[in-house]
Amino acid sequence: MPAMLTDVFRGHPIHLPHSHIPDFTSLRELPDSYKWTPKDDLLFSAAPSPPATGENIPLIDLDHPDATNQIGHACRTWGAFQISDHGVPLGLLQDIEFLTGSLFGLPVQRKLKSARSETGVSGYGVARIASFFNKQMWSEGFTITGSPLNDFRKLWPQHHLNYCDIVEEYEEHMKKLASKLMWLALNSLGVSEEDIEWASLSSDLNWAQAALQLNHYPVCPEPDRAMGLAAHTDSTLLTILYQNNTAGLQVFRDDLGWVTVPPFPGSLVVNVGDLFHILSNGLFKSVLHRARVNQTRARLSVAFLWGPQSDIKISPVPKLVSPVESPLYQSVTWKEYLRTKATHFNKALSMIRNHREE
Ligand SMILES: C=C1C[C@]23C[C@H]1CC[C@H]2[C@@]12CCC[C@@](C)(C(=O)O1)[C@H]2[C@@H]3C(=O)O
Ligand SMILES: O=C(O)CCC(=O)C(=O)O
Ligand SMILES: [Fe+2]
Repeated sequence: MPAMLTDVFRGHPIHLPHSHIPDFTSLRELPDSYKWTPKDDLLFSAAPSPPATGENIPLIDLDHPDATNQIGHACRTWGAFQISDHGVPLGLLQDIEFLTGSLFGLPVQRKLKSARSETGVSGYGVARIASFFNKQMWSEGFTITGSPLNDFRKLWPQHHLNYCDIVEEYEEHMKKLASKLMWLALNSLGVSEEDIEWASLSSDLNWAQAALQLNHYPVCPEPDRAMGLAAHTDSTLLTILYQNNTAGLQVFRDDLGWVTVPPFPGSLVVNVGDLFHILSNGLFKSVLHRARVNQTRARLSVAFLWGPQSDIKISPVPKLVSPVESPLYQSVTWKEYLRTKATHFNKALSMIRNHREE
């Protein structure tokens, strides 16, 4: 049995304020502990992109003959893009959205029955990155790794099996899509399956694993001062994100500031994660992103966080490393990287970077 994500944080408890999860619906005013300022997050008030530029992450039709180049370009410039014609049935997207809405609509006491433990990965709680900030985020989350059966039974004593089926089917589609996207992006760099040993060993995708993160951003009385999910990069190879019809996701570009990713019905957002940045020897950008909230509509999102089995060493593809220089990053497993991230958060990437002599 390969090591799974379930035990990544076992020796690494994170103290998260689960018990302080408020009943958001009853709050008419934003409590001080939820009011963010630039002191709490350097980029909190970074300039938003001037709407006039119209610059946004590309929307790519996966059936388009030029999709490979478009994906490669998006990974290099933005580290993110949206996809349409991805082959995931619309009904399944509606089902996972319904499940997510139904989960977060349960009474707080019921949700807390499946609360994530300090050393665990799965279950209900605030986002793991909460421990790095002094202020609270205006959101609640539910993380799934492996089978959700035990947690779902506590949440929905009657209907848990139906909900488990939806999750299983969703993950099945997502893992095929994620691997397809990874190869399209790598092909754009001239890298093919023979170039990556661990990926070519098995064609059945057994080298990969994933976590599913359900997010809920309730209606917020003072959205301009609140933060839904603070700025972070994902520790994944790729993340595929479904958002309901409410805007809130923003991606950061040094030259543009925060750019809001508009929701297009039926489309999916793809983010380059830190491991893909490492694998591509820095050519693909792992995108800094966050979620803002609003005063009128609750927002839901479902993130499929995809990476390799925990014991696979990820290192820059030799083909992408210049013969006269060393690779940009040391090799790491997903597990090691998640632990580095759990201690050093946004500094994790720079900690495993090889420093070249100038
Ligand atoms: C497999 C993963 C990836 C995790 C940790 C673990 C389970 C939950 C994921 C998230 C989901 C929400 C954002 C994030 C930043 C967080 O706080 O928890 C993610 C994190 C990461 O990408 O680092
Ligand atoms: O809700 C969103 O749009 C972002 C979610 C996210 O970044 C995550 O779950 O990692
Ligand atoms: Fe994320």
